[in-house]
Amino acid sequence: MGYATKGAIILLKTEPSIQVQAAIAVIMTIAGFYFNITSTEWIAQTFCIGLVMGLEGMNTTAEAIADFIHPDFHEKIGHIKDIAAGAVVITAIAAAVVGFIIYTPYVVALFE
Ligand SMILES: Nc1ncnc2c1ncn2[C@@H]1O[C@H](COP(=O)(O)OP(=O)(O)OP(=O)(O)O)[C@@H](O)[C@H]1O
Repeated sequence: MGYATKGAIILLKTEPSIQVQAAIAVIMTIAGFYFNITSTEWIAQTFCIGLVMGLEGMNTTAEAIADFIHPDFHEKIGHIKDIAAGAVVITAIAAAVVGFIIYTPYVVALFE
C-alpha cells in the first residue's frame, strides 16, 4: 500500500491529464451533493471516476515503459501510445454518458 500510495501521489503531482480528471472528479462530487443524487447514482459516478483515472494511470505507465524501451521516434511506439490513449477515451466517453444520464433529470428539474 505504501508504494502504491506513493505511485498515486506521483501521478497526481506530475500528470496533467490526471490532474484535470481529479478536478472534474471534485466538481462531479460537489454536483452529487448539490443535487443529492441517490446511492445507486453515487456508485455509478464513483465507479466511472475510478475507472477513468485508473486507466489514465495505466496509460501513463504504458507511455513511460515505451519511452524507456525506445526513447527515439518509432512508428510502433506511436501506435502503442495511441491505443493506450484510446482505451482511456473509451472509458471517458462511457463516463460522460453516465454523467449525462444521472444529471439531466436534476438539471431539467431546476428549470421547471
Ligand atoms: N517515440 C514516439 N514515436 C512515435 N510517435 C510518438 C512517440 N512519442 C509520442 N508519439 C505520438 O505522440 C502522441 C502523444 O505522445 P505523448 O508521449 O506526448 O503522450 P501525452 O501527450 O503525454 O499523452 P497523454 O495526454 O495521454 O498522457 C502519441 O499518442 C503518439 O501518437
